[in-house]
Amino acid sequence: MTSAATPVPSTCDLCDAHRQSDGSDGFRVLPPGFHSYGGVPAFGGEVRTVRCFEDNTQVKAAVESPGRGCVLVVDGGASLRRALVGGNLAASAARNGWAGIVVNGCVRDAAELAAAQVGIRALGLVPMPTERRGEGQTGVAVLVQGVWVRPGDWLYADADGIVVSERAL
Ligand SMILES: O=C([O-])CC(=O)C(=O)O
Repeated sequence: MTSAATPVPSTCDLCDAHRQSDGSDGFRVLPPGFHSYGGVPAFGGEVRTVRCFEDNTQVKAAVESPGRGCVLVVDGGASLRRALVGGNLAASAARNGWAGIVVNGCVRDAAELAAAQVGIRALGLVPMPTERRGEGQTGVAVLVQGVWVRPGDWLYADADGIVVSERAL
C-alpha cells in the first residue's frame, strides 16, 4: 500500500491517461472545492470510509486505529457547521500511519493540521466541534460531491485535485 512517504502519481498525469474515461473504467475525479490543510500536500492510498453527520465518533475511532497507508474518506454530508477533524485527530492519523483524510465537510485547528504529517482535504474550516453521540457508519459506499467513493477504491490527491480509481494506479 502507498504511504504518506511514497511518491504518488500526479493527478494530471492520471487524467491524461484517462482523458477518454466516462467513468465506466472506475476512474473518477472529485469536483474542485476541496482545500489542503495537512502537512503532506500530495498523498494517495487505498480508501477506507466513514459516513456521519456533525458527529465524529467514527472518525475518531478510525484515526485511532492502524491506517496502514490508507486514505480515510469522511462523508460528513457537506455540513459547514461542525468540524469533523481537528488537531488531535490529525495527529492521531499521522501517528497511526494514515496517508490522508478527505472530508466532505469541515475541519478546524488550521495550525495544528498544517503541522501534522498527514494529508488533509476538506471543504473549509469552522471552529465549532461536533458532539459525539456514537453515530455514524464505517465501511460504506459514500457519495462525495456527487461522486461515489467505496472502501477498497484508491484515491490520489495533489495540488491539482483529487482522483479516485477502482484499482491502484
Ligand atoms: O476532537 C474533535 O472533535 C476534533 C478536534 O478538535 C480535534 O481533533 O482536535
